[in-house]
Amino acid sequence: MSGPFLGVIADDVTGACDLAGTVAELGHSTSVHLGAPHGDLDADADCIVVALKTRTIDPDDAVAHSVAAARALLDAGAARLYQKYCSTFDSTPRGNIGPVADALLALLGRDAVSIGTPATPQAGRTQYLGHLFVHDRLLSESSLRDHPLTPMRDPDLVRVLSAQSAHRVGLVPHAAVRWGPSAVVDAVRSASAEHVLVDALDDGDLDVIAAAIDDVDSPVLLGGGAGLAAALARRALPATAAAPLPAVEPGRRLVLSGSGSERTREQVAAFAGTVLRLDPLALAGDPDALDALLAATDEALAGDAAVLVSATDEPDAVRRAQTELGVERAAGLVEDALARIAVHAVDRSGVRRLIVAGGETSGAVAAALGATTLRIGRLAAPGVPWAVADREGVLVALLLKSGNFGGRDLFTTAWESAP
Ligand SMILES: Nc1ncnc2c1ncn2[C@@H]1O[C@H](COP(=O)(O)OP(=O)(O)O)[C@@H](O)[C@H]1O
Ligand SMILES: O=C(O)[C@@H](O)C(=O)COP(=O)(O)O
Repeated sequence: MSGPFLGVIADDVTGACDLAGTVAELGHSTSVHLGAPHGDLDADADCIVVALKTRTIDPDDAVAHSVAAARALLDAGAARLYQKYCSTFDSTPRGNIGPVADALLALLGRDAVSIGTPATPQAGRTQYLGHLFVHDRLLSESSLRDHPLTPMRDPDLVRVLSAQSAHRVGLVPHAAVRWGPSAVVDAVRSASAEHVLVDALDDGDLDVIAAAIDDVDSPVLLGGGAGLAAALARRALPATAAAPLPAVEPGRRLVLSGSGSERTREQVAAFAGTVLRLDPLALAGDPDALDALLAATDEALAGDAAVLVSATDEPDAVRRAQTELGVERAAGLVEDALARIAVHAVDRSGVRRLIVAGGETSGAVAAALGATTLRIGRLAAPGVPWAVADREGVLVALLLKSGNFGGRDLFTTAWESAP
């Protein structure tokens, strides 16, 4: 194969790792670049992922970063562009899935069409008649209705995307998918829309969609969660063997949690070691609070056991902090504090293995560590691969965990698969 079969623009770093880990597990060499690329990308990989932090920022900025990433991916020879968004379609009322999809479509030409689905059956995400289900609940009845930054209250994705996009949004219903690839191609054509969302209930449906894409006449922008990317990876033959992960020296272990997700709340509750609480209201009210937390983290890390620093809280408590501080300031305080703790822990306390829970949180931590690329390794759980980052010559193992992913005991068991 010449050049990467897939160039991915991911709207957060945990989503990038989710997709990269899933594709790598299928035997493809996969590289992850952090932030909008300035130089050339690694054109040798089968799949190149650019991890942005564009899910909740201003839509114009999200578009600018995403278009820059897409251009770099096309320059690297990517055969197809893939817009990775969350399997729960996390977005604000202003976007950013729609504005970014509109801009990427424009990059591909006047008659381009976007075809996508957030369905990721392995994670319990399915789409039926345009409605997104999280396990056995509609999106709007799942815990995502209370997400701290992107509360999802409408399960009808055609309606959600239409409100974010200047283009028409159409649906390929499950009935067409069940008939096979050529029925999907016909349904895409007759949808007469620039953006087409496709129903999928299982991996077999995703394989049908992946097969159909080859027969669509127009240039195609792909979109979705890790599920459709995995189906594309199953069709592409691995061309380049993945290099083994470099060894990370032994060191201390730290878990940082800024996720507001239900599963992360369970993981925090199940953690058996020392837990240090990070409270945005305390940080806002006391200029010494962060230094005190850094000192407490150092002290707790002095033993050999893993330590957890957590801002994760019940939705009511998060809402109280947001009401008092504003949503952005509350999030910024938590993200900045956890990022500073990460840097301090690596530079001063000998931490070499770090689990970070939450996409926005992971983006802030990865940026503060100054990592530009991630080498993707083994999965600690579906959608959650270990990665290795280089911080000024020091290798650090990172598990950047999507909020709702991983078993309840992940913060205890994940170390077993760490590099
Ligand atoms: N106790 C809290 N109060 C207010 N905001 C919080 C609190 N804990 C976390 N946050 C913010 O909520 C957001 C959670 O998003 P993210 O890290 O993507 O995880 P997830 O998507 O799993 O909830 C982050 O911006 C984080 O800083
Ligand atoms: O597609 C998914 O569900 C994940 O890859 C993802 O993007 C999750 O985002 P966070 O929960 O914000 O980490």
